[in-house]
Amino acid sequence: MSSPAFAASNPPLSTGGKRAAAKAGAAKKDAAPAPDAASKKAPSPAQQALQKMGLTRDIDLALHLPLRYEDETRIVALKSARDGETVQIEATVTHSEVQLRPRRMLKVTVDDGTAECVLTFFSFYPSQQKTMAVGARLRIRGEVKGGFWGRQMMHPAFRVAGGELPTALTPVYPATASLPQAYLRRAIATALLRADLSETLPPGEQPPLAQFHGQNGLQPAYDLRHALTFLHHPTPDVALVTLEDHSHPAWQRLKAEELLAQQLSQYEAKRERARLRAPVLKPQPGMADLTQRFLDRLPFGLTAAQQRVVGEIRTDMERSIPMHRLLQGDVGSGKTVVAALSAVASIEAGWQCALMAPTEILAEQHFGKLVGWLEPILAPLGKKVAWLAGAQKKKQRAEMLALVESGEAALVVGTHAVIQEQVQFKNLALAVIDEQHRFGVAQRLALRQKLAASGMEPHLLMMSATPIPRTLAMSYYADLDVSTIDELPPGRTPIVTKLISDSRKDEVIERIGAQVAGGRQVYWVCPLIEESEALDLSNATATHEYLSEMLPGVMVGLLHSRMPTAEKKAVMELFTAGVMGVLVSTTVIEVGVDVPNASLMVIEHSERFGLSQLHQLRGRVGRGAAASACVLLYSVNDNGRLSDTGKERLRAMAETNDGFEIARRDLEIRGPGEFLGARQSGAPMLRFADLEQDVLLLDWARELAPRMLERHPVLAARHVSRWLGGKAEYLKA
Ligand SMILES: Nc1ncnc2c1ncn2[C@@H]1O[C@H](COP(=O)(O)OP(=O)(O)OP(=O)(O)O)[C@@H](O)[C@H]1O
Repeated sequence: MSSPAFAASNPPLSTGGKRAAAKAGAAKKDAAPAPDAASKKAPSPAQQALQKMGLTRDIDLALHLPLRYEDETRIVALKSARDGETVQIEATVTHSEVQLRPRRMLKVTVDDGTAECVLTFFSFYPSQQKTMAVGARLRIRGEVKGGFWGRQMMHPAFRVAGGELPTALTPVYPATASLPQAYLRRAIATALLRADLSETLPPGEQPPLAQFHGQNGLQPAYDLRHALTFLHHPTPDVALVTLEDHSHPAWQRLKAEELLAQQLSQYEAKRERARLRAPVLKPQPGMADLTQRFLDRLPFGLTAAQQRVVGEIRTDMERSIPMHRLLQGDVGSGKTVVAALSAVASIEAGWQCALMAPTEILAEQHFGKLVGWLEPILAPLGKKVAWLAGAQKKKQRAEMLALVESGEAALVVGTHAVIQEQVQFKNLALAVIDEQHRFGVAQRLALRQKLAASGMEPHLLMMSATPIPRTLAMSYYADLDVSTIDELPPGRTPIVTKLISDSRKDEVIERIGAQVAGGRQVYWVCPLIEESEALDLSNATATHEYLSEMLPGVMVGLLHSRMPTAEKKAVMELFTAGVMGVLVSTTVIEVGVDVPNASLMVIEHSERFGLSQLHQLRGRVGRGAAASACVLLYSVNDNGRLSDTGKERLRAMAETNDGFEIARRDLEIRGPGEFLGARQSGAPMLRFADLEQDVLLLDWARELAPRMLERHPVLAARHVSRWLGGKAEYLKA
C-alpha cells in the first residue's frame, strides 16, 4: 500500500493557461495547509472553501473521497496509445512555435522515440513556453487524439521530465473553483496522517465484506485506516470498476462504519428516551366507557388491522416511557379513526391530546371528523375539541387558547399554530402528527416540549400515508416503533388507472360529464409549476374556466393555496356536501382529503409529479364502495417523447395500487434524501452506504449497535463522534 504522503511529494503537472497558473499560484501560497491548526491569520480562499464544504476536521478531510483517479504511475509509448486514451508520456520537444491564425496558439511537437505528437495550447504564459523550448524533455499527460495532422493533445498537463513515478493512482477530488486539486491533495494527505483513525469496532466484530481476492488469493484485512489510505491512493493493480461501483472491500468497510454510526446514534436516542418519563395513560374511574361509547357511535366496525394498531398504541401509552411510534398505512386505510381512538385513550386517562396537520384543509377536515365523533361523548364530561390555525380571528383564537390552558379542551386540532409559544396546554399527554415528513425536526421537537416543562414528555404518534420502505425504516427510523395498517376497509373496489395523452382531453371531459350525471364527483388536478406560482394559478384558473364552459349545468369549483381561507372552506364544504360536481385544484388536495363520493380523478401533466405524490392524489378517489378511476393525462416534449423518469413513474402507477410498492419504487427513483424530504429539514444523510445495495451491512450494523452500546460504550461514543461529529443525529426526534 502506498504512502499517503505521495500526493504531497509529487509536484502537479501544469496544464498551462491562466486558470491553471492561478491555481498553481494559489496552491503555492497555501503550501502548508493545516485546517485543524489554530491559526491567527485570516483564512485563505482555499481554507474558506474547505470550511464551506464542511471539511473542517481531519476526519472530514480523510472522508472526502476521490471522484476518480488518474494513472500517473506509468510512462507509455506514444505509438501504443489508442485514439481517445489518456496517457502519460515522456518526450523531447522537437519544434515549438506560436501561430497567429486562425487564432493565437502555441504548437509544440514532441517525440518520445516511438512516435510524434503535437501539443496545442490556446492560452499560455511565457514561462510555460520556455519550459517547452526545443530540446526540453517533458513528462506529459493528456488525451491522445489521432487526426488528419497526426497525434494531437489539447492542453495536456506537463512538467520537466524526471523524478520518481508515483506508486499509487492520483486521486481527483470533488472540488470548487477556489479549491485547487493540488491544495486539496496535500490537505487530505496531511489529514490522513494526522487523523485519529484507530479501530473503533470491538474485537471480533468485523463487518461482512464482499469476498475479493487480493494478489495472493487472500482477502486483505481492512480497518478504517487501511481502507481510507487505499481509497485515496489505490495501487494501480486495483480493478477500477470496484472503486467506481463501491464494491471494493475498502469501500464496504467505510459503508459498514457509516451505517454503524447511524444505528448507534438511533439506538442511543431510543435509550435516552427510555430514561424520560411520560404520563401513564390508564382510564380514570368513571371514564372507562369512553372508548366503548366512541365505538358504539362509529358507523362502521374497525378492521382487524385497525384493532391491532390501536392495541399497539394503547399498550405503549400505558407505559411511563414516551411512545415514539409511526403509524403507517396506505391512502384511505383509515388512519384517522386510529388517531381518534388514541386521543380517546389520553382523554379517558384525564389528559389532553393535540393533533397537528400540515395544511389547513387537512387540519380542518380532521377537526370536522373528530368533532363529529368526539363531541357527543365529550359534552357530558364538560370537555371540548379546540381548533387552532394561523388564519383565525383574534377573538376566536383567544377563546381557544383559554380552553387549551384550562384543560376544557380535551383535544386540540390544528396546523403549525398548535406549537406556537402562546399555546399553553394544561396537561398534554399525546401529540399526534399527521404527515409527519412534512414537518421539520424542529417542529416535532417543539410539540414534544409542550409538556417538557412539567418534567415529562408527551407520547408521540406520527402518521404517514407514504409508507416507509423497509430499508429506510431500518436505518433512518431505527429508533421508531412502527405500526402498519396493512388492510383496506371492506367493500372497496380497486381504482382503475389509465394513461391518456393530452391530445384526448376532450374525451376525458365527456367522461366527467357522464360521471357527474350519474351522481358522482370528480377531481381535476393541475400541476405545480415550481418556478412560478403565478403561472401555476393562472393555469388552474384557465382550466376551471374551460371545464365550466365544456360542462354546462355542472357546478365546477376552484381550489388553490392562494385563496382566502374562508373561500377555500366554502369550496370544500360545497364539494364535501356533494353539491359541487367537479373540483379543479392545485395539489392542495394531495393529502388526506376524504370525500367518498368522488370517483374520478384526472391529473393533468401527470408526468411532472413525483410518484408518491401521484399515489396520494389517486388516493382521493376509491374511498367509497363505487368503482373509481384515475386518469393520468400526460403530454410529450418537443421531440414527441416522455422523459425516462416520467415514463417510469407513470408505468409504476398503472401497474400497481399498492402504496408500499409505490414507495419502494419512488425510493429507487429519487433516493432517500429526496424521498424523506430530509434535505429540507437539514438532517444528515448517509454519504457512502446505499440502503438497497448494502442490506447485508445494514443488518450487521443493526445487530451490532445495541450490543456495542451495552458492552463497549466508550468505543461506541468514539465511533459516533468520529462519524457524526457535532452534527445532529440521523433524523432524531
Ligand atoms: N373500518 C372501516 N370500515 C369502513 N370505513 C372506514 C373504516 N375505517 C375508515 N373508514 C373510512 O375510510 C375513509 C378513509 O379513512 P381515513 O380518512 O382515515 O383514511 P387515511 O388512512 O387517513 O387516508 P389518507 O392517508 O388518504 O388520508 C374514511 O371515509 C373513513 O371514514
